[in-house]
Amino acid sequence: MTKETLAREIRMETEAAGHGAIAIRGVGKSYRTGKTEFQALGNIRLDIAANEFVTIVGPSGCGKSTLLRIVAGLEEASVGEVTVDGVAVVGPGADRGMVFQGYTLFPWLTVRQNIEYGPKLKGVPILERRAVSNRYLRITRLESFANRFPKQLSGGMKQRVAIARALANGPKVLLMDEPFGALDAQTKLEMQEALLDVWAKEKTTVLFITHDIDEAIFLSQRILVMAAGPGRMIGEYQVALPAERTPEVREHPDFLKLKRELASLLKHKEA
Ligand SMILES: Nc1ncnc2c1ncn2[C@@H]1O[C@H](COP(=O)(O)OP(=O)(O)OP(=O)(O)O)[C@@H](O)[C@H]1O
Repeated sequence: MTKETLAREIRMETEAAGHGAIAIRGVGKSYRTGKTEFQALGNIRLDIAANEFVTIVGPSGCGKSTLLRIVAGLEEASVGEVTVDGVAVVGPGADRGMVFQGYTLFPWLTVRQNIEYGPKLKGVPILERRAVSNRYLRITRLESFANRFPKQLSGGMKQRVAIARALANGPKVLLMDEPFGALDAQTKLEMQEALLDVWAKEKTTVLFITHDIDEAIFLSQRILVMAAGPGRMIGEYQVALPAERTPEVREHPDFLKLKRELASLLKHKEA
C-alpha cells in the first residue's frame, strides 16, 4: 500500500467516523409547573455511532420525545450536553433532519417545492435544487407525483415526501418520532422498507422512536428501552438479524425471541 493510499484510507475512515455520531452526556430535563418540579429525564448517557440505526421504545410519558427534541435542539436540557460529531447542540440545525407523526408539509407547495424548500432557503441555485429534488423523488419513488399538492396524496405518500424533504437538506442525522404511527398496517410495512432503503443509500444516522415492537426490531441495529420516573434507559439490545431486512426476517427465530423479551420488559414496566 502506498503512502497516498494509506493517507486516503485514514482520511476516509476519519470522515466516516465523524459523520453523524451522537453523544448524549448526562442529559436531564425538569419541567416546572407552579411550585412543583417534574423530572422528565434522569441522567441519560448514550453514544450513537455514525450511520447507526437506533430505536427507542418505552411506555407513554417516559421521555422519548423529550430526549429526541433535545437532540433536535428544539428543547434545552436542564443538565448535560448533546454533541453531534463533537459539536455541541445549541439549537435546531440542518445537520439534523426531523420527521414526526402527522404530515408537516406545506399544503400550498407541490411535492417538489416541499422537497426543495430547505435548499431554497439556504440559497442553493435552481439547477442544483432540481438535481436534489430529482434524487429524493427517485429514492422515495415519488417521481410521478412531483407536481401534486399534499392534499392529493395518500398518507404514505405524504410521509415519504416528509422524509424526502428532511433528506434534501443533507442531514447527517435523521430524527424520527413515530413517523409511521398514523399509517394503516400495509402502508406502514411499505414505509419501513422504503426507510431502510433510504438509510442504506444515504448513510445517515437514524434515531427513531416507536411504540411498535415489530417496527423497532425490523428497522434497527440497536434498540433501547426507556422507563419513566424519571425517564431513563433500562435495556439495550443489539439486533442480530441479517443486515438486509426482507419481510421474511419477521419470522426469524431471533426476531420472535427478541419480540418476546421486549414485550415482557415493557409489560413489566407498564404494570
Ligand atoms: N412542556 C412540558 N411541560 C411539562 N411537562 C412536560 C412537557 N413536555 C413533556 N412533559 C412531560 O414529560 C414527560 C415525558 O414526555 P414525552 O412526551 O417525552 O414522553 P413520551 O415517552 O414521548 O410519550 P409518548 O410515547 O406518549 O409520546 C411526560 O410526563 C410529559 O407529561
